[in-house]
Amino acid sequence: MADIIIKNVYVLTMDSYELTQGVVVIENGTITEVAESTEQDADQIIDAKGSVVMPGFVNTHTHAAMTLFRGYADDIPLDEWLKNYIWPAEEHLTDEDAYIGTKLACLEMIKSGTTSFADMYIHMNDVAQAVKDSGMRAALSYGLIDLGENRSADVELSKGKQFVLDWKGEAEGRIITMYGPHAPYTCSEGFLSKVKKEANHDRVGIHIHVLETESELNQMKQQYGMCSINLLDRLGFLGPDVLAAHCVWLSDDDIEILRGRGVHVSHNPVSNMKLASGVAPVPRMLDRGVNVSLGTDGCASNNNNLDMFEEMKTAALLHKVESLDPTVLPARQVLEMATTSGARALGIKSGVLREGYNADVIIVDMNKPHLTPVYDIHSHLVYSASGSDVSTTIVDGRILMQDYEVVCMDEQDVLDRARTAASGLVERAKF
Ligand SMILES: C[C@H]1O[C@@H](n2cnc3c(O)ncnc32)[C@H](O)[C@@H]1O
Ligand SMILES: [Zn+2]
Repeated sequence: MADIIIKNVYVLTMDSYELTQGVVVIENGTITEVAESTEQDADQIIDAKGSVVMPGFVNTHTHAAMTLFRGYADDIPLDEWLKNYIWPAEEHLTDEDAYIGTKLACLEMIKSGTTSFADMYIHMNDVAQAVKDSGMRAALSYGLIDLGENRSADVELSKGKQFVLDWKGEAEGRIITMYGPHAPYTCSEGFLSKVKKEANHDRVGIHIHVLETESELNQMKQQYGMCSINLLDRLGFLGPDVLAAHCVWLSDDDIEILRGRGVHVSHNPVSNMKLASGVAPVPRMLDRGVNVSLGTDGCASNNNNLDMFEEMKTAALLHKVESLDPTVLPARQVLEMATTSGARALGIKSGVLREGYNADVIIVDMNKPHLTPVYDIHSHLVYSASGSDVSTTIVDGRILMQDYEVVCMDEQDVLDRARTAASGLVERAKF
């Protein structure tokens, strides 16, 4: 007896371009059958007539608890945004704030079809607890900084390590841990080398911001006589264990280094546009064979949300207008970035509907005016759909939302607690 059968549904496996009518069978957190029909029975049958079942989205770069800063400091360049607004406000964040901010993020992600995410933040025990409680899958890292913050490198590193070891494989394996050195401009070269050594030792990955702005590029050139990619490569830092967020200010040589080292890149187009950081050379990276996935960044540097549909649409449109070429980043390729490439970046067996893979699955309700008629499902998912079209979200074989009803947490309670946390934050931080 299976746990769940999703039937009467159009299946987009992401293994092929085809959309076929069929069933998806789930047992013990795993997809056990994807077929036209099944002989099996299940504890729960989901009749998803007229809908599409597909892999859930993998958001490969965010700072989930920043939901509490949604709309707090908009329309400001990154340096000023971080130094004058975000970092001072984060000083006032409590453990409870981080918990409820992350819970709010999980709620938002579950409702808009994201099943896994990569997070780098502070108060990580509370972030991890919120992930555990929500039922989502996540790759979590404590954001390490050793410069300009009066925090000692050793204390920082031991906090990062403690988190890596305490939470590795927790929540029935839904939590992956990583080291999270914030960026080459906030971490010294000696510190970056130590982090790499610990990550190798603990057999975990590394999540880092790289070349997000021109100001980082200039600072690196001034300080080291080379860009961040060259510096990281000289340190032996780059490899397939590295998830590099942004990578906007890359030269062709940098792209070749990323490809050669097997680094995974998280493209965050909305954040890059909102903070006016620039346009990452995504088509060139993809052409050279770099694995490029998609992330929202924290929702305060996004369109103030965590909706991966918006991220897909923005990526597709941005690179067309940038290159003046409408054939660049076609819908199917963008969907792959948001699903299979993201799963590859996090090293998880998700991102496709395939036997033996994690049952991280969403159902998109196509019975909507803006999704009618359908000629090409990829086109609709990228250009027409939005997070509010997701009716059902399943992670690790557990239903977190069914028929638009969130069943893994008390939605109203999360909203109320988030509002209370934000009021307390405003009181303490005086913003
Ligand atoms: C983990 C720290 O990273 C900070 N942060 C959030 N968004 C960005 C960004 O786009 N670039 C660099 N740093 C960022 C966050 O506030 C935490 O302090
Ligand atoms: Zn970020």
